[in-house]
Amino acid sequence: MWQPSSARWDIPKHLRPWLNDPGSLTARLNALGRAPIKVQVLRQSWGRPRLSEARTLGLRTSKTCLIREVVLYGPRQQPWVFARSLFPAASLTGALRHLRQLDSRPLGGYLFTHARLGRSKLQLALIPPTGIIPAALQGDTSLWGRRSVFTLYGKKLLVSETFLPDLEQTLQRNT
Ligand SMILES: C=C(O[C@@H]1C=C(C(=O)O)C=C[C@H]1O)C(=O)O
Repeated sequence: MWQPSSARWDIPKHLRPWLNDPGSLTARLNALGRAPIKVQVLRQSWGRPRLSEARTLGLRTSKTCLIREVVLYGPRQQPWVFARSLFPAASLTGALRHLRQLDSRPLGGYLFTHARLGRSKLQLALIPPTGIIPAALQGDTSLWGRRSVFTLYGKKLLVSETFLPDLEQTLQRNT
């Protein structure tokens, strides 16, 4: 499912700059909505990574991670992004320990304050309505997503972001 962004994709023109932008999605959404996005935490609990996630993080699937699933909302409470982040236990130590209590603060608001933040190449996917994303958010269409591994103080975390229908329609209107 996940392919390098250089793969021969037929990415819709209005999504291409967004899917491939290595900067903070939070910052870009704040600018789009001309207001700070709202973060609703759907889940922040320990669990096992999916096989693809474990491979991307270089972990065995038996290694539990803190799994954070959130929805980012636009200024009129439009659901714009479903994000799933995995924090290996070994990453939630030292300077990153406080990420255990991120709550409704946007992860990017913290990550992108660090000049030494590392980010892997973005992988893209067209995610079918198979339950990976709550059906109430996805509907019955496949949605474009992106993911990458951030590295900070030598600690890794995997962040995947799926663009929900309202965001896609908003971007299409703006193109
Ligand atoms: C990584 C970023 O943080 C955003 C906020 C997230 C959260 O609060 O869990 C998760 C993914 C991103 O959409 C970013 O802004 O680029």
